[in-house]
Amino acid sequence: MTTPEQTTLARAAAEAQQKAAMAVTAPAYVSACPGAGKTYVITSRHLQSPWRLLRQGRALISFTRVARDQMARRCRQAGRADLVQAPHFIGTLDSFLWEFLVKPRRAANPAPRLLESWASIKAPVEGMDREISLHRFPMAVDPSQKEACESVAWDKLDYDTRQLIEASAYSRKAWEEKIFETRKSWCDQGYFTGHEARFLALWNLRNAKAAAGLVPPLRSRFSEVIVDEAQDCSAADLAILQLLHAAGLPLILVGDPDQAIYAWRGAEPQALRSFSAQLSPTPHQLTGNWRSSPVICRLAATLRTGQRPPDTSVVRDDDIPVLLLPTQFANSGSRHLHAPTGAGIVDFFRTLTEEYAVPAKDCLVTAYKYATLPAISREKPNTSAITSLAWAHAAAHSPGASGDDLTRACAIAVRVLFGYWYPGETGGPDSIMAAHRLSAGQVNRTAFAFLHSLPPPHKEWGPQVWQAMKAWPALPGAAPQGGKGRPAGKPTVSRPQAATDMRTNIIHQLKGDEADGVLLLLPDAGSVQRWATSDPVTDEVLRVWYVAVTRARRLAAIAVPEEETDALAQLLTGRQVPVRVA
Ligand SMILES: Nc1ncnc2c1ncn2[C@@H]1O[C@H](COP(=O)(O)OP(=O)(O)OP(=O)(O)O)[C@@H](O)[C@H]1O
Repeated sequence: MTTPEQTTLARAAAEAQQKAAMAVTAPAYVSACPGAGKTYVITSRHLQSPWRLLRQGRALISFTRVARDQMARRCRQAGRADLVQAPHFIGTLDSFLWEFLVKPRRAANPAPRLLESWASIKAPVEGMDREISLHRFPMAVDPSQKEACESVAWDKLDYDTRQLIEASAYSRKAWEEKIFETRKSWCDQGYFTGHEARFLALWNLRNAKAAAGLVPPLRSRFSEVIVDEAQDCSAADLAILQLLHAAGLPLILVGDPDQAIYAWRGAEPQALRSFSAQLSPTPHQLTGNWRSSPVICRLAATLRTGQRPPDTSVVRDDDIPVLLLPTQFANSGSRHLHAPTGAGIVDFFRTLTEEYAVPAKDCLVTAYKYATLPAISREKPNTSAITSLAWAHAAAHSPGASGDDLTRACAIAVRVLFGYWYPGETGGPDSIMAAHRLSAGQVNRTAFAFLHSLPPPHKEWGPQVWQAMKAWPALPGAAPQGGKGRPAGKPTVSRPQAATDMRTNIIHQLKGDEADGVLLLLPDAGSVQRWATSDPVTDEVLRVWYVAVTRARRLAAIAVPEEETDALAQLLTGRQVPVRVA
C-alpha cells in the first residue's frame, strides 16, 4: 500500500519530469512510460506559445486521428483555437508528409487527394483471371537502398486474398505488374494513400532539386516539429525524419518503445533507438504514470522488456487486485462463458465492476482480434458490396458503434448509391461530388437515411436493397443505366451479437485510449506459457497485451482459458501482483 506521503513525492517528481520535457530544446528525444502524459506534455508545451501572431508555427504529429483530435480539442478547450490553425499544424504523419513534402510538387490538375486507403474508392485490379481490389494488397517501402524501392508486401496479405492469389493462374510477378499499373492510373488521376505519400516524400527529400524546393519553406514555417508515439515509426518514416533532422528542422520525438506494436507494418524499434540517441544522447524520461493504479503498474511491468521496476503510480491509490476470469472461449463467435457460473463473460465482468464501484460505461473490452470481441462485427475489408452494405447497416443500427465505424458505414452506402446513380463516372466519391456540386452533408445525410430505411439483412436481402435503391430519390446529376451498380449476390450476415453498454475494440485501435476498467480476452491456449517465457523484445504479442492492460485506470481483468487460470495466478503472485480469481 502506498502512503499519502509517497504519493505526494511521486507526484512532485513526475511533475518535475513533465516540466523538464515541456522545456526541452529541440532536437530531443523524450522516452515515456504508459500514462506518462506524453500527449499532455506535448499539448502543454504548445499551449505555452505566445498569443501574438507568430511567423513560425509548431507541428504536432501523431499516428492516429484520435490523438490528433485530442490535441486539437485540448487547445480549443484552453481557449487557444489559434494554436490549431496555420502557421501551426496538428495532424497525422501521413497528412504532414502529404501536405509539406508531396503535394507542393504535384500538378494542380487533377486535384491531388490523399485517401485514407484505396478502400475509399472503387479501385479494382482488372485484367487478370479474377478481380481483386487494390486495397487488398498492402505495400512496403524499403528505404535502405539509395533509390528507395516499393513492393507488394506478399507476406501481409489477409487470408482471403492469399487464397485468391494462390488459386490464380498468374504469377505473383504478373500480379505485381498489374497492381502497380492500376495504382499508377489512380495516381495519374490525383489519388494517393499514405504509402505513396511516404514513398514520394522520401524520394523528394533524397533528390537534391526537389528537396531544395521543399525544405526551406518547411524550415521557415516550423520552429519545431514534435512526433508523438514515435515508437510506431516505420523504417521509411524514420528515414524521412532523419533527412529532415539533417536538413536542420528542429525535431522532438516522444515515444514508448515498450508500446511498439506495429512491427508487422514495418516499425523499427532498433532504428528508433539509434536515431533517438542521435537526437538526445541522454533521453529525457517520463516515468510517472498518471493513469493507472499501483496494481496495474505492477501488472504491466510483467509484460515488458528487462527487469525494470514498475512505473510509479502518481495519482491513484486504488488497490483493486487484478481479476482473473476462468473462461470457456467459444470456438467461433464471441459467446464466451465465465466457467464457474456459465454467465456470459462480459456480463460477469460487469457484475465485478459493480462490486468495485467502477461504472460499466467507463470500461472497455478488448482482444487481439476482432473475431474474439462481442458487439458489432467488424467490416471485413475484402467482401462483396452487398456484404459490406450489410455490415454498414448493422453499424448504423448499433448504439455502441464508434465514430470511425459510422464514417465507414456511411462511405459504404455512398459507394453503393453512387455506383448506381453515376455508373459511367470514374474517380472516387469526392470527384463525383465535385462534378455535380454535391455537398458532403447532403450526400452523407442521404446515405444514412438510405441505410436506416433498409430492412435487417438476411440471405435474400439483395433484391430488397435493389428495390430500395431504385425507389430512393436520386441526387442531382444521377443518370442510372439499367442494372448497372446493382449489388450482386447474397450478404454474409453476421450473427446478431449481444448488446453491451461497454466500449469494445481491438488493442491496436486503443492506442492513446484509457478507461476505468479493462477486460482483456486471451482466448488462445498457451497464452499464460507465452506470458511466462516469451521475451517482449522479440514477441510483439506481449507488447500488444502491455498496451491493453496499460489502458486501465483502476481495474484490470483478464479472461484466460479456465485450465490456465491457476498458472496465471501463480505467475502474477510470484511477481508481487495482487490477484483475485473470480
Ligand atoms: N500533470 C498532469 N496532471 C494531471 N493529469 C495528468 C497529467 N499528466 C497526465 N495526466 C493525465 O494522465 C492520463 C494519461 O495521459 P496521456 O494520455 O497524455 O498519456 P500518454 O503518455 O499519452 O499515455 P499512453 O502512451 O499510455 O497512451 C490522462 O488522463 C492525462 O490527462
